[in-house]
Amino acid sequence: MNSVVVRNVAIGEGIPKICVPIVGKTREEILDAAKKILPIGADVVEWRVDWYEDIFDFEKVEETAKQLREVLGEMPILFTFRTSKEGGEKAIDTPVYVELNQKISATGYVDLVDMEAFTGDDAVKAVVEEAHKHGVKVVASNHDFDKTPAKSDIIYRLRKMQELGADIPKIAVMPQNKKDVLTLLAATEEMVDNYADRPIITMSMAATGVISRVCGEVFGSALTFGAVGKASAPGQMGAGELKEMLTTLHESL
Ligand SMILES: O=C1C[C@@](O)(C(=O)O)C[C@@H](O)[C@@H]1O
Repeated sequence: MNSVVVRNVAIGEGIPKICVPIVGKTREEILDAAKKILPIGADVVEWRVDWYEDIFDFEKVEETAKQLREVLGEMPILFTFRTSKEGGEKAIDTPVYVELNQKISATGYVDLVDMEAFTGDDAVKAVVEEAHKHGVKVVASNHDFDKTPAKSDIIYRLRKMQELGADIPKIAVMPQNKKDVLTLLAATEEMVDNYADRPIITMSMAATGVISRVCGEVFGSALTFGAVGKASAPGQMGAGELKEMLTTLHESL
């Protein structure tokens, strides 16, 4: 299994990495949130730009990214526009979405970009190609906020992301019962055991799925999302508590 190294953080090695989302609407809120994340000891920050009021004005996006980089120093930044189709705050036309991810990759302020895997193969490949030109890693993602697909379908989606050239395939699904959580975990284990040659990220959302956010080291999910302040998805626990749990578990493995 190859790990993905971003600014000295090796995703895919040892304890799952903790990523804290920022869901501020204004530049001030975004930078404030970043300052609050710093003391927690998280590994990665996700800037959920679909929440940002000026997201369609690239000059402002670039300036905010620059200031965010200044606040966060060496902490890796994942740039994510989560579309309304997959549970995010705003809709975006595909060409604009592709261009946004390509342009931010070229700035040098972010380390990873999130690209929804089922946007269309050409769109995903275009983002992967441009990101890689600038040394930026791509997290391909897929979200199902209603249900948990069959195990074979989850594996199919993760393999497809890998084939499209994503550095880290990721899937978040909603459980309707406890068996669905087991399905997600079984898919994770099977993907890592049989198909993955790179780190993957999986989670089962909401309260029923919360166990999936702490057991990544056992079943094979390389990163987990924890909140500082406002959560970006149902089921995220506090990043500080998450860190303690992951550390305790790690020491017993
Ligand atoms: O894809 C994900 C995972 C997530 O949806 C979660 O369930 O923790 C949170 C999002 O911010 C992130 O982009």
